[in-house]
Amino acid sequence: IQPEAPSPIAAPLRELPWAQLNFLHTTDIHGWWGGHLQEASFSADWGDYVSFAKHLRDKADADGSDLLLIDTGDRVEGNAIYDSSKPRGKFTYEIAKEQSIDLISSGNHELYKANTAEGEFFHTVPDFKGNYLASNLDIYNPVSGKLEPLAPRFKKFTTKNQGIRILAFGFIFDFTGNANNTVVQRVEDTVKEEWFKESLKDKDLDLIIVFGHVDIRSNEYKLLFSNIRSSQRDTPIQFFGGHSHIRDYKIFDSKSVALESGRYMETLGFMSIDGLSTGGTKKHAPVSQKSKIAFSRRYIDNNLYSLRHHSNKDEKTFPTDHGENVSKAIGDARKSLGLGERYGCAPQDYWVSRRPYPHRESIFTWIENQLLPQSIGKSKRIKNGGKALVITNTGAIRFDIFKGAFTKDTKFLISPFTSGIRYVKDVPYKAASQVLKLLNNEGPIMLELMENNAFLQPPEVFAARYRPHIFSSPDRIYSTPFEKHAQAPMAADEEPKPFPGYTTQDDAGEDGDDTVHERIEFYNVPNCIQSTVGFQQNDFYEPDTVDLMYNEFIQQWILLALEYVGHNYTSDDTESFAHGKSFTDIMTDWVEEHWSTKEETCL
Ligand SMILES: O=c1ccn([C@@H]2O[C@H](COP(=O)(O)O)[C@@H](O)[C@H]2O)c(=O)[nH]1
Repeated sequence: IQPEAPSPIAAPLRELPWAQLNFLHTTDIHGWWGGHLQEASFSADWGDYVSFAKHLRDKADADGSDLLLIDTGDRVEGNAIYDSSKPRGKFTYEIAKEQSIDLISSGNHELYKANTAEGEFFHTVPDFKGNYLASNLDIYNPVSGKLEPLAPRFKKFTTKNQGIRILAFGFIFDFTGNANNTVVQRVEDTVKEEWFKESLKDKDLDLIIVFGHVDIRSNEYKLLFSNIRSSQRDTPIQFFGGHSHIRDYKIFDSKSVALESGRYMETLGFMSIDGLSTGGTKKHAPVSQKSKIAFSRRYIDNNLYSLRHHSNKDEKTFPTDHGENVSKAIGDARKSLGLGERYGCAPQDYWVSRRPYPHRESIFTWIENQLLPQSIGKSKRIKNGGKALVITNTGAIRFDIFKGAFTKDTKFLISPFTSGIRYVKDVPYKAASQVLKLLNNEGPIMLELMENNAFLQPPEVFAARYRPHIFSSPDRIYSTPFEKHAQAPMAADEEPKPFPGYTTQDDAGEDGDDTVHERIEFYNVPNCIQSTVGFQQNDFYEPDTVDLMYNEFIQQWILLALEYVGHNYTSDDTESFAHGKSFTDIMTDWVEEHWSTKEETCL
């Protein structure tokens, strides 16, 4: 645990359903190696995970069962420890490789920028040699220039204790936003490849694992399931997914299920299978002689109260030397990056999806009404009487702002990306004013986004397209008051009481979370929001033209929307605002100017 992390809080827990074959699954870590330093529920760090996994491995060795660790990508971008280091990712690879991961793959964030993909090639792939799989991902070798698989396409192996013979594939969804040094092959094309069909002819298998950076309810996994099932009629198939940042579990058929394990080191997904055949040479008799296959899942809140409980350890016996060294390395990296540097004090909480939009506690309402108008309003063009519409995608904002200190750490949690703001000058207002609607409503742009597997909302919100039940209905506003500090320490004789946190509903019911929590509200947000800048309250007439400004990440969609309303602009018609200053820096400058750093407002 990091020295500044909040202490774990006692809570009612559900046990881990330990079985013949067990898994720990992480996904979408996005650089949160240090855990959450403002939330007790998720305050354990990567070093604690190293200790936890060691205890569970020992347990498996002691009772003759097996444990496998899986990570399904998006390890990078989203936390100062990755994004504020120079070069970006300087500490990430060294920290990640301290955990012994049995199956690992790439996410889309490893591929947005050419040098991040090269980081995989030069670091993560060799660090996890033999365990990194890339079933549908190629890279132009940075040394030879030749296109080649980033890592092996598949792998067959036998588990250590039970002798379970496993065939594993590591996929990424049909991502189209990658830099041009990688090639993602669509899943529908990959399943037609000879190597894939050939691998499925193997009759000496006890289990197939499909893991990857893929929403477990996506068409890609549907297709993989039907394809594999048609040649392996009876073999159990275990899927692990990611990308949508949520906890979820899907049942495909009586012998096939899928687990998705959240985001940002909040969740350690636990999965277990009983009743598998064991065709390999096994060192131990099967733990349980169940003839029927049985799957179980648990989503572990990543904090020391949970981790100590599930590993049957206490404060003294839980940390291993290895784990403590990893925690120290994370702490040293954080210190060297100066992440405690304070830019200001947030006067209140601002939420991504715990409040509806618009709302005075919505982070998007703050950006729309204060941050963008006040920052862009200072520009010469606006001061000289110009007007602008400024559009940004909600997915660019990654996390909530908590009342109190806004530090260098906070900056990158909220907005880790490097994109700046660009604009098209003097766009007819009639056209410019239709762009937001086109980006947000069902229609041609939405269809294009879908076809390109691109999205502009936060992934958790986008996940609702397959799971509408995750949204709170508007009339639930504040029916469960959220109090961040409601987790009062217990008296010695008291039973732990539930406090707000994950309350997951999945295909197996409502008992998946290891910690019994009260529900937190979750609201929809649009693809994009828009600020109007330079308009006066008493403006009577519409302007003829405005500057159409936008986060450069969404340029292709802005230009497409303009084309749809009859105005063809190309990227040559666009200019960068403030010499390409990133949105992240624009936000930080605003915070420095408007939110006092005085100690008393930071309590
Ligand atoms: O440079 C970027 C990269 C991505 N986004 C937005 O992030 C989400 C996707 O996040 P995942 O973690 O891959 O699920 C999506 O809304 C992108 O539009 C961005 O704004 N800038």
